[in-house]
Amino acid sequence: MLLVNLGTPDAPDAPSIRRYLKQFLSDPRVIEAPRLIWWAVLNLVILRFRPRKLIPNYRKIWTPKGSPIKTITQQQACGLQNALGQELGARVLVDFAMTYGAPSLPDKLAALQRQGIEKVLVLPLYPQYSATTTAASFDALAQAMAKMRDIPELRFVKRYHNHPAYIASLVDSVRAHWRVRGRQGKLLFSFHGLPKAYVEKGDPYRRDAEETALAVARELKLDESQWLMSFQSRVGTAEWLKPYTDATVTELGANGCEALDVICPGFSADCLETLEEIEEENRGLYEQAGGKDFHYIPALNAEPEHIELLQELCEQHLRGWI
Ligand SMILES: C=CC1=C(C)c2cc3[nH]c(cc4nc(cc5[nH]c(cc1n2)c(C)c5CCC(=O)O)C(CCC(=O)O)=C4C)c(C)c3C=C
Ligand SMILES: [Fe+2]
Repeated sequence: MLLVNLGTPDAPDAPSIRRYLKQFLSDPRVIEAPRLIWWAVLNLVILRFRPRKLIPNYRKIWTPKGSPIKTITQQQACGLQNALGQELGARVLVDFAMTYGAPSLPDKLAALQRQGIEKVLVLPLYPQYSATTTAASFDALAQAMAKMRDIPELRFVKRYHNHPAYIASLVDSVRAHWRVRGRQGKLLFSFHGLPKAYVEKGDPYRRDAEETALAVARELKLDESQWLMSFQSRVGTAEWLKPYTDATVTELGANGCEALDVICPGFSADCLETLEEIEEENRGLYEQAGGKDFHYIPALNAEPEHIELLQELCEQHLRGWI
């Protein structure tokens, strides 16, 4: 079983960030602009300036073991391997790979093959399906297999945005957070954004995100005044899904909402976009606008509840196969 997440630079320095961004932002699933124009913008503008701009952000979140998204994904793989127990664990090897950067899908598929593994269940750790993430990981997988003579048998999980165990673990993480840190006035669900045009052309991501937020709000018995959703991490000048998270927290802070809980259900592991953008940037915007208590509820990460969810997904998708 291969857990797949987005990827991250190898180090918080300009060459590593540049290498990572080049691979990520060259993917036509992520950027749909005409290739030639985009090549020029990417190489002549973005890769010249953005890596340096991102160094301090990555330095802030970097740990002695490396980038959080990578270490957490590794812990999820270890946790799942242990949770599978003796019977299933003896027959299923759990590992992880990244769509961009290391450890790469081609390297991991080759390693699995050397171990004689013939069947691979791929679980992209994106609860909500998007062509920019889920399908991009499928493409990376297909490209890796295009170079293999003897390919494995495959199963691929498309989404789990409304899986009862996923909703339950989000609900429990909110309740656990409330028990320890107290309950704030409102709960904001912030999802990674997408260019609006992608959704208009048929990417079902927004609907997936809405279904997740609604299911969690219902389970928590929140009325409409107690929760809202928004989209973060906009890049470039095109219109992205609205409302934007930065504008939303600013407005809430300015309009007398003094205390806010924020959860990012689309991120299965904490990363730059949660630890830096939400915890630091958006907290700052909220406080500047007049808000006081801003509480970020961590991602499910390698929490036992999350491992249980991964185990359920694994068992469900292995049925009839081994
Ligand atoms: C420019 C287009 C982008 C689209 C479309 C996009 C969709 C998307 N991304 C995630 C998850 C993550 N994105 C992360 C970082 C990140 N994302 C983009 C751009 C797009 N993402 C960029 C340029 C970056 C790098 C940082 C930056 O330049 O601001 C990360 C964090 C990686 C890390 O190192 O910690 C994650 C995770 C989703 C789920 C998604 C669509 C649904
Ligand atoms: Fe992103």
